[in-house]
Amino acid sequence: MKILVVAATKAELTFLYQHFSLQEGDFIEDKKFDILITGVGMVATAFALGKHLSPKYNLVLNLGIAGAFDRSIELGGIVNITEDIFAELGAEDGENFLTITDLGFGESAYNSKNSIKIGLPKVSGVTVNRVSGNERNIKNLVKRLNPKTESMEGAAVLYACHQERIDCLQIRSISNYVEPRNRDKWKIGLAIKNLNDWAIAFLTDMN
Ligand SMILES: O=C(O)c1cccc(C(=O)CC[C@H]2O[C@@H](n3cnc4c(=O)[nH]cnc43)[C@H](O)[C@@H]2O)c1
Repeated sequence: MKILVVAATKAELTFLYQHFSLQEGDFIEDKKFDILITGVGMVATAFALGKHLSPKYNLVLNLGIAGAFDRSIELGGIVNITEDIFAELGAEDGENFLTITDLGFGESAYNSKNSIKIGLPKVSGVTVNRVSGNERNIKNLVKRLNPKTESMEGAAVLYACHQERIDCLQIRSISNYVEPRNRDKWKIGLAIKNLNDWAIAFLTDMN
């Protein structure tokens, strides 16, 4: 099985690079898996996947950190995001929001498709261009979509895999709660360590 590991930043895969003694670079081809570092956000992710995603891959593994709306998920906890929604794709209509589906232009929600048994909590997430940090916007997002997590790339990866009919998995570790911005409370180091421990075990088992 050939896996494409996709992450926004190299920092999120620090220990994976070390463990597998990988060369530096944003696209690394190894024997059993390749790594693609896309840059942060949906546009950079779509562009990078447009260049590198191909039918030679049996699975795309999207790894990264994420914010959590749900306080029952602990910081550093790892989740399997099986549904991801382009939260801002659509039109404002006064106080209402019309999704791209409401507008008749397609889908805003995508699911990860695979047949791999993953012993992690399955959650639904949203993907945004700007990290939510405003109380009113957060309440609206929760009321409208009831997401458990938020990232800046997830839905773009699921979309690309859906378009190319390639299996995918989105695994993220929670670095922060979605709340008015307080960077001091983010546990990025813990989230990256736990994410990498999980990914190293997964990639070792798969090979
Ligand atoms: O400051 C650092 O040391 C550092 C190291 C690695 C990565 C980062 C990032 O900020 C990565 C940005 C990445 O994080 C995702 N993310 C995390 N929390 C949220 C959130 O609450 N809402 C949306 N996205 C979030 C996102 O996918 C970015 O790609 C910093």
